[in-house]
Amino acid sequence: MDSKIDTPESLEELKMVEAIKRGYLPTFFIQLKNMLIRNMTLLRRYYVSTFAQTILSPVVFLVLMFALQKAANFANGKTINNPETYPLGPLDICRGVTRSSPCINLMYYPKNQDTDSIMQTFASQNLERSGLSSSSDQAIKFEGEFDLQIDTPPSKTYGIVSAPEQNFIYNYALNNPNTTAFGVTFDIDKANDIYKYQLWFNSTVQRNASAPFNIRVLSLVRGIDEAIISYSGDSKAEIDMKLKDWPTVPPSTLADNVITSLGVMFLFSAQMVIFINFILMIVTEKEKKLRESMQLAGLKPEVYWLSWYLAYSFLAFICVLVTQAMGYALSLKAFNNSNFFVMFLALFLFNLTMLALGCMVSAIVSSSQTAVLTGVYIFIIGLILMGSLFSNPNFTFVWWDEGTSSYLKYILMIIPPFNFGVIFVCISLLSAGSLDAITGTFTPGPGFKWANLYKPLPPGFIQSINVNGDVPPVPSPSYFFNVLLVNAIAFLVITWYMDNVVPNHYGASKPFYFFLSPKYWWSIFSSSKTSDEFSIQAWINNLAAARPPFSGEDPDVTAERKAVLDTNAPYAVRIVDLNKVFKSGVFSRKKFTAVDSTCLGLQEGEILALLGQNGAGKSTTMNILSGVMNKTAGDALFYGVPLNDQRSIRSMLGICPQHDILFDELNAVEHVKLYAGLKGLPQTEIDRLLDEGLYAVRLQTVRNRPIRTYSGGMKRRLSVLIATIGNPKIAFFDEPTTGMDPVNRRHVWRYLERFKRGRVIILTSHSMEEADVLSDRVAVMAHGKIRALGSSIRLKNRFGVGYRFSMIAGNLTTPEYVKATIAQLFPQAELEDDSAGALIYHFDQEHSETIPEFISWLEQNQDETTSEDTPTISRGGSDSGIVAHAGENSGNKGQSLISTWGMSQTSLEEVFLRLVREAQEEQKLLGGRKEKN
Ligand SMILES: Nc1ncnc2c1ncn2[C@@H]1O[C@H](COP(=O)(O)OP(=O)(O)OP(=O)(O)O)[C@@H](O)[C@H]1O
Repeated sequence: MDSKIDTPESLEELKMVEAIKRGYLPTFFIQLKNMLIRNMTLLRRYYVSTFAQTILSPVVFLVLMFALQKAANFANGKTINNPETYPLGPLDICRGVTRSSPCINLMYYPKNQDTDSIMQTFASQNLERSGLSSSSDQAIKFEGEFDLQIDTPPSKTYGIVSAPEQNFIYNYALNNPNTTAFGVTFDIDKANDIYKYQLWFNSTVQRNASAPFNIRVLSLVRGIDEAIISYSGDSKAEIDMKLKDWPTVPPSTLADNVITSLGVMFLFSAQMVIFINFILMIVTEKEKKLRESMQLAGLKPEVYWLSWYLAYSFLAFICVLVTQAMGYALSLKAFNNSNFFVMFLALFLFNLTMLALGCMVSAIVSSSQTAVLTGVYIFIIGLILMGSLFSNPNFTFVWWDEGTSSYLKYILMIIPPFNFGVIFVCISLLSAGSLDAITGTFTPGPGFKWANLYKPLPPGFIQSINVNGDVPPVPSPSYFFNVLLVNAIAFLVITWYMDNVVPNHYGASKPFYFFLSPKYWWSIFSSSKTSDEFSIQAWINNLAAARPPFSGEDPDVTAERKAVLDTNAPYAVRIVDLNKVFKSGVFSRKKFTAVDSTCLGLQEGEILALLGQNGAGKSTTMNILSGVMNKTAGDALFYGVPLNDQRSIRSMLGICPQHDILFDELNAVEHVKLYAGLKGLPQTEIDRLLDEGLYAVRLQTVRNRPIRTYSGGMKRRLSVLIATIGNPKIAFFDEPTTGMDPVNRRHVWRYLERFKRGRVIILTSHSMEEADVLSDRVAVMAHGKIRALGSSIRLKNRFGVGYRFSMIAGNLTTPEYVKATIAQLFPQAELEDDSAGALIYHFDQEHSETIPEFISWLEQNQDETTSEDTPTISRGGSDSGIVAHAGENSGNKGQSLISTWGMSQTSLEEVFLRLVREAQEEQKLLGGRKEKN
């Protein structure tokens, strides 16, 4: 090390160093504990929203689902007191999937002489009953042979055709849904005059029908019975008939048909409320710069993410338990027939994956409005997927068939709602059971249990829907559990990456290849602030900084520029040639220099006040030094630690930003505890802060009130206190007393005066009085450059307009006489004003040697009778530097020309106005602001 004061060893007496010296893991866990306390406190404070997410949303969605189920059951089972009367008419021509698509009216089996004859008879009797001519396209004709394969949909409308084998009718109807109206299978014992048949019908499609399907079935039964009787010629022929619906897949046999088809949407919606709120919460903290503020206090980003993730996982945990409780309470099969823990795992895993997706979205998006929109988009996409793919469980497996491109499968598997949809279909199918379409027997599902988790779904559930009769390669439910897990891990990794490369509020970010740099990993896990090999000389040499002074630069500023490059200067903070150039817009090539080659050296125990007009570059300088904004050029060294070693620097910084960054729902005590916790302070120090700190900034009486109830000045005082937590060696206060009343402002000044010992403080202010009272040195900035630097007295001496004397003529004389006398004795005195009864004289800075003589003259000529208790007169406003005042009897009386008098030096405000005026004139001469193409 080149210089003693630049070394971090000078920090060692501070407790902060102990905190900094803790290893990665202890710091990690201390911060995590404090963040979890904060998050849970916030969730408790936002109790309405927390209740809505965890309890209300599963209750509402499940009750809604249950109500729909009940409504469907009611609609299906309602009493109709005056049913319509329908005649038993002929068999209407069938309709396919659409009004004009082809279909098959009736398929029969077996094909033999008996059945052919019966069907022919039926056709002719039906034609008669319908009153149509045989040439009509509405007539149902007997056609005999059926020429299509099992998987070929009808290309024209068929009348009455025979099926080639027993299962053909069933499989054809299944492979070509809603194309076959009826089927008949005969079992005829002609010798004994016994005619048995089974009639297949489609109970679900009643499109364009002239009567309800049961009336049509009855008409058809009547028609077939009549045909049999005609054919047998024996009215005593024994006819036995069975009715059978077309094959349907298992879910349609369940009572919970609404739940099976739409349940996934309700369960999904119940969990999504948490997801949207999660994104909103994190992005709002980003937008309000609350996260930045905690990170400035040393919070590790990974702790930040983990703390929110854990807090919301807890909410998700409750939400899933409430969902399950509701499922059991409403006796839903999906829950009753599942293992509690498997079901819990499925729902909880989905929630964890959605929260990981939420992290990813929050890392990319930076406004809360966009966050809500993105959340809603994801919700809608999820719902559409659920509606289109899962409203009929069969579609899921059709989708998974060999025909589906594997790219599509992989794309869909990136979307967690899709994976959840597949799992839910497994749940509903496994818990629902299956119906054998041929035998009509219902087999209860094995349930959604551990044992079934790793097996592909039993063939009975899916076999029949494959066109080729193969079992589609549907993976086991556990496969989709794993996919959800992989989703979650991938989202979290992307979160970490995006969090580093997406620019923060101030446009600072890491390069896209940051993770390849060993420095990045070193900075995370290393607890030492700087390596022993670090040399200030090398650091200075590396900076292409040693820029020559600007032409016309103030000599004090130039001297500072040289001093910071001197390694022997005892500086705790060195700022060398700091620059910030903003681009005017994304597509503009115009540039704007906000901070122009700032050089400053600050010693321990020093307060530097940075003064400047609005837009002079003060906050930008502070933001760069705080590490929230990237510099364009130059660097700064804080106790031997360069600016880019942010993790180390933050542990020695205290920052009071220009705008209060506080949690509306937390109170002052919680803020102090949070920030002290993040800095790793011991409990005794936290207690001391709560007592003495809150008292010092006069917040002890409102310490338990939420911040939203604070006035602007109260918030400001809390921000000042927070900046001093953890004994930071360097503190930045950006307009610390804005909005404070004069009494509280003085309390804060006193607090800062005490605080400055052994530290470096930079403050910006628009109050000249504040700068005058608090600072050891003042730097006046204009248009990004430091125009003047030095103690307030020095600035007044160098840039001030001199001294002012105010006096009132004595009772025995006239102002004219006094004026004439002064003009004669002190020609350097310039009469400024005599309009208000008082005479105001002004001495230029260069005539300051005349001042003592003038003061003696005033004292000698003061009126004895009026001088006692006469108030002094001073000019220059509240922040004027009064260097002497009179009004007392000097005892050496002359002509009693003056009744009373006062004197004031130039105020800092006047110095400031002069420097700003000069800077503006210079800018005008240069032809405008430093904008270059
Ligand atoms: N992110 C940004 N992009 C572009 N220009 C910026 C950005 N931030 C600040 N500036 C510009 O840089 C200049 C300096 O701004 P800065 O906030 O540092 O001024 P200031 O001296 O702190 O002013 P005030 O007293 O009003 O706080 C201003 O002209 C401002 O418009």
